[in-house]
Amino acid sequence: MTSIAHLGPLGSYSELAATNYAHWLMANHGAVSNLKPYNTIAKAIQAAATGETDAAVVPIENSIGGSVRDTLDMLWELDTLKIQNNLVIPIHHALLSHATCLRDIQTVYSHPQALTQCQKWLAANLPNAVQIATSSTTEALPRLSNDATSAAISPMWAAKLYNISVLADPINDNPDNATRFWVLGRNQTKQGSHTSLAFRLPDNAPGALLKPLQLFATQGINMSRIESRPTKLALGDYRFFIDIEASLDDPNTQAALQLLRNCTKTLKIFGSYKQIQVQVL
Ligand SMILES: O=C(O)C(=O)C[C@]1(C(=O)O)C=C[C@@H](O)C=C1
Repeated sequence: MTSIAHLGPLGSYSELAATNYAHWLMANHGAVSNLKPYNTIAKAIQAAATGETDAAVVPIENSIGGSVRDTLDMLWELDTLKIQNNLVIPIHHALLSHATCLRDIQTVYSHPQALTQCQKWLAANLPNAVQIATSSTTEALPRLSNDATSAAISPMWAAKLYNISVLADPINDNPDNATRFWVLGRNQTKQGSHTSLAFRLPDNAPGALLKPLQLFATQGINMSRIESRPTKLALGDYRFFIDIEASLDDPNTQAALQLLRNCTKTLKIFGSYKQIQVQVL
């Protein structure tokens, strides 16, 4: 039995991503899984790192809201976890409430990423409602049962699970809204279509970032993402997270990483992985 940690509670997008991974494990390895919800992304990642679960399925990036900072920060801090797989989930938010019309809504709850993904809709339709951040898109739903002045931005399927009505759907600002998830686990991963890594630069000097970026170009390796995060040690001190379209077991990638070691201070390699096709929606 493979245990999979994810951000809960019941009905979250992370649960859907974990369900898709469980289906993939069954179809490709004949493995049965059980899903374990946690109330933060950090706790789900910690569970996989300590061995409490075999894996964690966590959001990494959204097409509107950008990177999920908790995931990047935890991955840097924990040396035990590697990226096993990648999957992209289409995100279509609904507004769930016990109110009968939009006019009655004074408060809107949701995960900060979901609030960001619906900013334009909220400004146009609920300009005076107070927006309150929750730990996930489904966390506030049980609390709405006695409240006909509040609503939550949640997945459509959560309406049935929590016995609540759909007031508006879809409400995301972009119809192509999608979130990328990583499956994190303790197995070393050296083969795949993409490799992710992060580094700190040795000094804050002209061209310090140019050297690592240039060497990928020189080696003919395409970069598909770059993101900076503060180290939290000093203002202006950053870690750079990079995805490349190359496999770790390719000698060309190994040569590039050897050169990268020479022009970075700390280099962390999070593994190579491939895309899992989403089947359950
Ligand atoms: O709150 C949820 O349902 C989650 O699974 C988290 C999360 C995220 O952190 O990005 C996942 C997908 C959506 O982008 C909104 C929220």
